[in-house]
Amino acid sequence: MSDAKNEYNGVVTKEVVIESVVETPAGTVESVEVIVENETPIIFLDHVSVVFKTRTGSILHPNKVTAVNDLSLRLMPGKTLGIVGESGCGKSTTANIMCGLQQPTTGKVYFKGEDVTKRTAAQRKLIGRVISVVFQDPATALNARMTVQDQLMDPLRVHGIGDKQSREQRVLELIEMVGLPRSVLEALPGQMSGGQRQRVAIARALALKPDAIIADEPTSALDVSVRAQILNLLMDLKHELGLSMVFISHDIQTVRYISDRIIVMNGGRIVEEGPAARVFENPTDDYTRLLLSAAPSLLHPDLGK
Ligand SMILES: Nc1ncnc2c1ncn2[C@@H]1O[C@H](COP(=O)(O)OP(=O)(O)OP(=O)(O)O)[C@@H](O)[C@H]1O
Repeated sequence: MSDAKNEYNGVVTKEVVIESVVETPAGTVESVEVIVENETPIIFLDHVSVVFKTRTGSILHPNKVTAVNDLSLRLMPGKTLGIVGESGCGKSTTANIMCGLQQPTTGKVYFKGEDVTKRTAAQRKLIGRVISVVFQDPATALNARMTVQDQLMDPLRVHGIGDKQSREQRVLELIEMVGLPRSVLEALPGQMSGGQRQRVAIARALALKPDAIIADEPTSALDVSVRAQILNLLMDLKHELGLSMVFISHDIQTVRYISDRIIVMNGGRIVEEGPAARVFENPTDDYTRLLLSAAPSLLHPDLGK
């Protein structure tokens, strides 16, 4: 294994090859990861911390909570980075930094090599072009009074993309991409199933052709059988469109299924990071082992067979 240097703005300036062979009761698992020379991360968080003021806090730190503590991560082009940890470990705060919704208290945030830490108007524009978010509950992410057609036209219109005819064409493409029939275009969110609504939310997230999607617990609000379909859709879209993805969940089995690389968070810190197969089969941190042993998978049992 060779190491990447933590260069300015996160650009990896030499090739990093990480190979490991992991012995498990079921046999061996080989895991190889190559980061190409001079590859610029889509997102690079460089020693980021977020401290919130609160009325409580702890004995040592009254009136403040460190939600994210000295966290560094890279989302590389075309890869899925899974972030897993229990409630309160700092996943959503990390997601909010990556969406530009939260400014770090300390540390730097880079999008495609550009410093966007201060979230100026121009920086927010770049963030908006690079990433889109898919939230847990599509019912709240979508406007209950707008038809699917209007929900999908909206971001294109707001960003002044194309004329009416080309926008309508793009909406048809989007609907097809997420596996919905054209008949849903006139429907309101309330007239669709949870899975169909999440497909519309994903289509909306793809409308502006982002480089990356941040999916924050995108299957938690769905029925077990529908979860597998939405996960498979996200994986297909990632491959077809060459998307990068940050997939956030408290369910390590789901994260393992979809991710190339996994970050395990506890108490605002990264406690373990590595290729998904290695973290899953041969965790080095006690907390990861606990996560693996504690919770039954929320995945449908047929998934991945
Ligand atoms: N706006 C805020 N003000 C004060 N404390 C906050 C705020 N947002 C988050 N926190 C605290 O920061 C810590 C991390 O929260 P965060 O929501 O990022 O964790 P999480 O892993 O996403 O949890 P969940 O899965 O329950 O959303 C928690 O202790 C939380 O109470």
